[in-house]
Amino acid sequence: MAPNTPRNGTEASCPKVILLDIEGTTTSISFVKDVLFPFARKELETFLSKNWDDPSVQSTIDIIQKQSEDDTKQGLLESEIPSGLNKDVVLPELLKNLYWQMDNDRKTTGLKALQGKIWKSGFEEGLLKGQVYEDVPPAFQRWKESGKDIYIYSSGSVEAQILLFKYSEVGDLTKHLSGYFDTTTGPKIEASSYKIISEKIGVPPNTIMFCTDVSKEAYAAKEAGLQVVVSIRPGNAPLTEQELTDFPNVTNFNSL
Ligand SMILES: CSCCC(=O)C(=O)COP(=O)(O)O
Ligand SMILES: [Mg+2]
Repeated sequence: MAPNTPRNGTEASCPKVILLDIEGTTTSISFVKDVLFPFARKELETFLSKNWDDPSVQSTIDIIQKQSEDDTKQGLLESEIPSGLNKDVVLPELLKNLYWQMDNDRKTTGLKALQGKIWKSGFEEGLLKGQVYEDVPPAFQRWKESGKDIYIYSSGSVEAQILLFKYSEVGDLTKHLSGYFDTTTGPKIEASSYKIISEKIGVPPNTIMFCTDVSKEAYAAKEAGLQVVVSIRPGNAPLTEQELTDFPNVTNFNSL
């Protein structure tokens, strides 16, 4: 069975590459919001205190600090996080900023990188198991058998993406995946990011099919020339009539 065609009646040709979003597409929004995010929030302060001097944590803190400068300039924040290595000064302001970002479900590169680092021990110690919808593993298998390559493009950091699929409830799914993209490639709502992804994969944009739950991402990918299918999963934001007109949609991967 094919995806529900868009109401404007256009049909897509057979893609060579499947590019998938995670939250709202392979994995429920509630798993991300009710399991992963609270885990990172609970462990945040302890993680930062313990790993403050780790160079990779320090470079993530730099990214978060720079983001706070931009957010302050744009009037989203009253003041930026102070820069420098003085933990006693920086840590309280950093925590304040990160709690604010988490409260607002911001998809910034720095927050996402830090969440991935915190989830690492949770996944490796078996406290977290990646949830995927039950139609995902058979779809991965089917796509690979029919010669398609599967890639992920999520706001979650590449490190976090690999953890979710490696330590999934149904075992290691990374064997099916050819690569991963996160917001270090570019924002998911900009067409340029999808052009870069198509160049990095090495195939023309119109041979890639992107599946996402977020309409802004769908329009950006479409503008870049990708085929786009919108994911309708329980708990996703409803689509408008216009979005239903503009994109085919699926409620699971059985029809893709
Ligand atoms: C283990 S992946 C974490 C998912 C995440 O943090 C997130 O924000 C999901 O965003 P997406 O772009 O996949 O909708
Ligand atoms: Mg999503």
